[in-house]
Amino acid sequence: MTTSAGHPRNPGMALDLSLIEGVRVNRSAAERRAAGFGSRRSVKKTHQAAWLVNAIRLIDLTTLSGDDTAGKVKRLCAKARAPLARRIVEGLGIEDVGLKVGAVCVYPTMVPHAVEALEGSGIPVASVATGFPAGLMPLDLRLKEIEWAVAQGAAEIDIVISRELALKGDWQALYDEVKAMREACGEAHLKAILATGELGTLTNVHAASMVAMQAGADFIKTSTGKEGVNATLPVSLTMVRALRDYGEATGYKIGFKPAGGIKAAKEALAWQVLMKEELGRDWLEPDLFRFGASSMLGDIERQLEHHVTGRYAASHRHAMS
Ligand SMILES: O=C[C@H](O)COP(=O)(O)O
Repeated sequence: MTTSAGHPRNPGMALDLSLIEGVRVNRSAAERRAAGFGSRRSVKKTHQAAWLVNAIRLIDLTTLSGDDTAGKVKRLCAKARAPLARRIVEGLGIEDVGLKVGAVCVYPTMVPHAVEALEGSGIPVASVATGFPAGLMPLDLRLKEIEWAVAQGAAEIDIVISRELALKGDWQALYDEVKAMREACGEAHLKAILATGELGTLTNVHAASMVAMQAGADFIKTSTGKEGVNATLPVSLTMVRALRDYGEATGYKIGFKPAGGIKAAKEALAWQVLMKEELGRDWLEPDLFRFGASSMLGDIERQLEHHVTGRYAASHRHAMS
């Protein structure tokens, strides 16, 4: 079994605590290194538009609100198929590219609406599941929720880990849960949300990342978007290093998804620089990298319009901004 770009899918492995114990992550060192990604001029001005267009391909365009409706999801899906206004596409000269987002991410009951609205587009539907966002629900119900979302047509499942197990350092129990979730996913890809803002230390973030990958996660994802602190660059650096350690130990390439609170086009650039520098160009493709974001596309569209016309349009001209 392979990913869309032909990388073999992570089968997981037996829990190996030697890849976890003894690893200590120093927060101030991670913060110092992460500070460079947002500030350095790694992306030349002339290349910025190309990087922003690439960021669009990497977005899991998301709506996860209590007031989601079929109509709102359908509008989001229309945006997923045609993420930029026609005048901007023409201005950039990318009419032939068939630009679309990486996926549309919704709550389980919204999956059928998204599947219908995206038919024929090749855009996968991702569903959150397992009692998102807190995950405080009996395991059998969490597994059933995965199965239900897959049966509705979700091709990707964003699960949440039990924070309690990570906080207690009960890695065996966490491994067993995520492995059962991966089995419930079947062919659908599993993204494991660590909710890093609730894990206390970066050492815990590294350990939880490693356990999720050993249990067979296809992606590791920072946050639900509902924690007090969501995606940050130091946390991402820690997860990306775990991902590299796992790759070195097993040969498998795992995807990474920062999510929650990522709103600005310049953040899209910072994260892409981090991925390229830490892991290489393969992680600038949608099968190994996604941004979980509900509102970043609006700012990217604004910046690209400025690139094309030299002017900023009023934000109300950009749907979903
Ligand atoms: O998984 C995606 C997040 O829920 C999106 O968070 P956001 O609304 O802060 O962009």
